[in-house]
Amino acid sequence: MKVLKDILYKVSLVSTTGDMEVQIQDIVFDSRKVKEGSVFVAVPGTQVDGHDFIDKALALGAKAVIFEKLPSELQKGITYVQVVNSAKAMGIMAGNYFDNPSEKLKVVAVTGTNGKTTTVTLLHQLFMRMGYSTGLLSTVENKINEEVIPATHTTPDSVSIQALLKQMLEAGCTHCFMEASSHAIVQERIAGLKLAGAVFTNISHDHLDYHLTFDEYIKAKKKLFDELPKAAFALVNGDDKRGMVMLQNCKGSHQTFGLKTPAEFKAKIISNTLEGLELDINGTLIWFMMIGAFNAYNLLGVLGTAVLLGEEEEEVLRELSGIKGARGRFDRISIGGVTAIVDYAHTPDALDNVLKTINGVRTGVEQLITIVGCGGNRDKTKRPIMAKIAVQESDKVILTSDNPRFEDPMDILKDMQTGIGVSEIRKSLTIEDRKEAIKTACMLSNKGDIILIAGKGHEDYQEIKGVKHHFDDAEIVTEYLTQLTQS
Ligand SMILES: CC(=O)N[C@H]1[C@@H](OP(=O)(O)OP(=O)(O)OC[C@H]2O[C@@H](n3ccc(=O)[nH]c3=O)[C@H](O)[C@@H]2O)O[C@H](CO)[C@@H](O)[C@@H]1O[C@H](C)C(=O)N[C@@H](C)C(=O)N[C@H](CCC(=O)O)C(=O)O
Ligand SMILES: Nc1ncnc2c1ncn2[C@@H]1O[C@H](COP(=O)(O)OP(=O)(O)OP(=O)(O)O)[C@@H](O)[C@H]1O
Ligand SMILES: N[C@H](CCC[C@H](N)C(=O)O)C(=O)O
Ligand SMILES: [Mg+2]
Repeated sequence: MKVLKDILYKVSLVSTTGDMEVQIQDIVFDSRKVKEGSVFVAVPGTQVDGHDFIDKALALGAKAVIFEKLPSELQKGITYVQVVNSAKAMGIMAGNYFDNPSEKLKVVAVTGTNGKTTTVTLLHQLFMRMGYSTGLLSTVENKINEEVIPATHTTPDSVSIQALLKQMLEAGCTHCFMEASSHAIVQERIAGLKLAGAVFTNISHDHLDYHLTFDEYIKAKKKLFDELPKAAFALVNGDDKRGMVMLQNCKGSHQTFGLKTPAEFKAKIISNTLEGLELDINGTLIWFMMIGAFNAYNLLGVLGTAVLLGEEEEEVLRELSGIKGARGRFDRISIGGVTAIVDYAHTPDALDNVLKTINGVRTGVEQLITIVGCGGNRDKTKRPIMAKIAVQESDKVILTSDNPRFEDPMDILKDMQTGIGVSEIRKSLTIEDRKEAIKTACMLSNKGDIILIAGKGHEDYQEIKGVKHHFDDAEIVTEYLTQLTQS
């Protein structure tokens, strides 16, 4: 329990009415979760406006309300606090409520279209191996040391972030590595966090449904760097033309990594096979278990972060060499001579990278069969582009359903089909049922062939009309390939 006035420390206030000494039980932004003694924060959303639920929150026992637009009627005995930006105010309040754990931890936020989960997972594993108690906030899972706390978002809401950081601190953690999605940056989920550093992996086509233009998407990522304190480091991919844009108004120390342009952290790829990567880093040859040139970038981001946090480069490279990365990223399953690769590529750039990696190491005699779909209620413009990349880079493509959410899967598939030219149409099949699509790919495959199952990676569900049904690409392909070897 905390006094309202204390949790409002550092929040930009417009006006206040009522008792600022009122005791607060918790901070809630969903009226349905309000309890006696909560402070309700009214946040304008994409679907509805939290201001419309102030009465509901008060009926359930909220003692104070934080808002941007003054309600038409004020109730007696309630404290009303008007702020400029309620989402931002909530982040700062959550920090104060949980005694600002980020001031006592080294928190590093990683942003970029692709590679966030891979980077933070490698960092978590690396720091654990180097003997630190470490926290992780990622798409796949949140972790306090090795304890797993299921993740619902890539970046949780601000109250959950601060609560998790507090638990990390109580468990003795010294570091936390977290993903900062563009949605989270815009929605101020990371407001109130003191960051030791921020990392930019890359930016390419995604989420235009939410940000509307590519410029707005870039601006969202840049906001993380614009708001970084002077003492923090900003580490960006110098080979991505938007890397320098991130640094334009950044007060933190400017650092870059890259394979092509001069950078503080640089490497040369010596070999790139399905077994791993061999890199030349400052004249030392090191072997990594990560596959694909794009992972050389992720490894450099990790190396740079660790060194900027004060670790010895030599020890970092030694430990990093033995780490596998995140679940569902280039996971290889070999049964009966067929290799299936389960990968979370759900953007055009990621799909292109993964397919080019496979094409770069295959002999060309075998078939490459790609199974791919696109999520519903997400950026529609990436659908034809992903289908086009898939047919260009594969021998056969099966278009199938991903997470249709509230859309008709056939509508999504029709959008994808528009990206396939007449000359390539013979290479593609459309099978809406993802299980059937995987089964068909297995039946079409011969010894030596490669099946790429893209888009869902670690996900163990398929989301249809608000319900998550158990679905695991790796589990299904294993089942069918095993059946085929036994028949
Ligand atoms: C589009 C989006 O990002 N939406 C997020 C946003 O919700 P919203 O703005 O749509 O909220 P809303 O439903 O309009 O409601 C507005 C406000 O009214 C409140 N409300 C609503 C109803 C009610 O009865 N009472 C009430 O008080 C809500 O709690 C909310 O505060 O804020 C919510 C609380 O933090 C998030 O849970 C929600 O994530 C939704 C579920 C989601 O699917 N988000 C995805 C797109 C997302 O965030 N993805 C990124 C990763 C993307 C990537 O890089 O790949 C992530 O970080 O996970
Ligand atoms: N540095 C990179 N550049 C381009 N593609 C990458 C990179 N790292 C990973 N990928 C590809 O992108 C996919 C997603 O990787 P990862 O989960 O690390 O990204 P993410 O940024 O966390 O994604 P999300 O936005 O869903 O959280 C991988 O499965 C791989 O296909
Ligand atoms: N974080 C991403 C995940 C996409 C994964 C893909 N399987 C899909 O459902 O579109 C998003 O919410 O857009
Ligand atoms: Mg992620």
